Amino acid sequence: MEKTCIDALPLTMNSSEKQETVCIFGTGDFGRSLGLKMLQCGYSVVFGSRNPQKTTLLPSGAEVLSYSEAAKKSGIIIIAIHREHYDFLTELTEVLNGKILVDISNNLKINQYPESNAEYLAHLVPGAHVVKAFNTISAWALQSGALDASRQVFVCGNDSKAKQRVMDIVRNLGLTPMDQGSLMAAKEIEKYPLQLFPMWRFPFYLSAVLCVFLFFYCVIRDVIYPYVYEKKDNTFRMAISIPNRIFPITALTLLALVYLPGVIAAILQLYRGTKYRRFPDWLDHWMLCRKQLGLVALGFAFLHVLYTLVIPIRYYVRWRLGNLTVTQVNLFLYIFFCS
Ligand SMILES: NC(=O)C1=CN([C@@H]2O[C@H](COP(=O)(O)OP(=O)(O)OC[C@H]3O[C@@H](n4cnc5c(N)ncnc54)[C@H](OP(=O)(O)O)[C@@H]3O)[C@@H](O)[C@H]2O)C=CC1
Ligand SMILES: [Cu+2]
Repeated sequence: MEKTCIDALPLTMNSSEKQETVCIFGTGDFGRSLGLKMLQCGYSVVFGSRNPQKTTLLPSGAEVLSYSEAAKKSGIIIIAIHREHYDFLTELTEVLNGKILVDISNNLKINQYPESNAEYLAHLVPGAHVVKAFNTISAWALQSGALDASRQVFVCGNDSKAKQRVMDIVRNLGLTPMDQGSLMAAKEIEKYPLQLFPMWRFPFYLSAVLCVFLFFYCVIRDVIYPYVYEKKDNTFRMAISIPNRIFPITALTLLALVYLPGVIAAILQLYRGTKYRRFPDWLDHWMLCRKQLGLVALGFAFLHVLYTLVIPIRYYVRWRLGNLTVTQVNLFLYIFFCS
């Protein structure tokens, strides 16, 4: 049976073909979005819910039953529930025995729990075949069709038949399954959605340290030194001209750090005589956050442009103000002496 749904349009199914029924536990955001997508792709969908009567906003065409009733309808159950609420599944172990449970859950933090959510689920329902999938796809993207950049669905599980069936569903939804191996890979897969932010951390800390260091260096050179040796007060420079010196230096340093790891990696590969070996972790991480480093560098370059444009305006205003005071003094003297 080969059917693919790239667009959000139902494909006409061969009437002799029996629609595969998929069960979804949980009628939240994700459950609803995935259910709608599956209906559009020709599956029949049964939802499991705590209050089958009260649920609203469900895609039309889907059936809603209690959790245990819904589980009986299908061999594949997608668990669209947060991990914290999994414990009630232990009461359903009998119904869930031998079924494929798809864990799609994510956590809020990396290493929030000692074991991955999928392994936890497998532990709660030992008789079921747990497969991890869909966790990197957002409910919003499923609905809006904004999946172009992220059609990849990472799948892992211990039972290869179960995994194949889930991968078939993924394919039929117009997404690309990526087999990641056994359920042990779930821990890694659950990290993906959380990994956007850590890539920014290093560039931010680095640029903060650079800025602070350069600021003190410039203050010592341009303010404290002239004050001590020439008794000149240069403190006004701390507002604009010193920052405007720091920004381009930081931007150029960060830009250099964008290109440096590539060079180091190339040297390392030449030295090792192969490109098929893993880089050390620090280099790996450094290579991965090049984009973020580059964007922060761009930010600093932009600030430099802004400040550079501001300086002539400031001089002009000061000149205008100076002129104004001179005219006022003249006027005052004129009035004073002529009266
Ligand atoms: N939203 C997203 O974009 C994505 C979500 N996910 C994952 O999908 C799962 C569900 O997320 P989402 O749909 O956003 O969450 P919601 O809070 O919108 O929905 C969770 C559903 O879980 C069911 N549920 C069962 N038991 C309980 C309980 N004790 N307390 C509260 N709810 C319960 C409820 O359904 P009912 O009332 O019918 O029983 C509820 O609607 C999560 O594990 C999340 O990590 C993964 C990728 C993306
Ligand atoms: Cu410049």
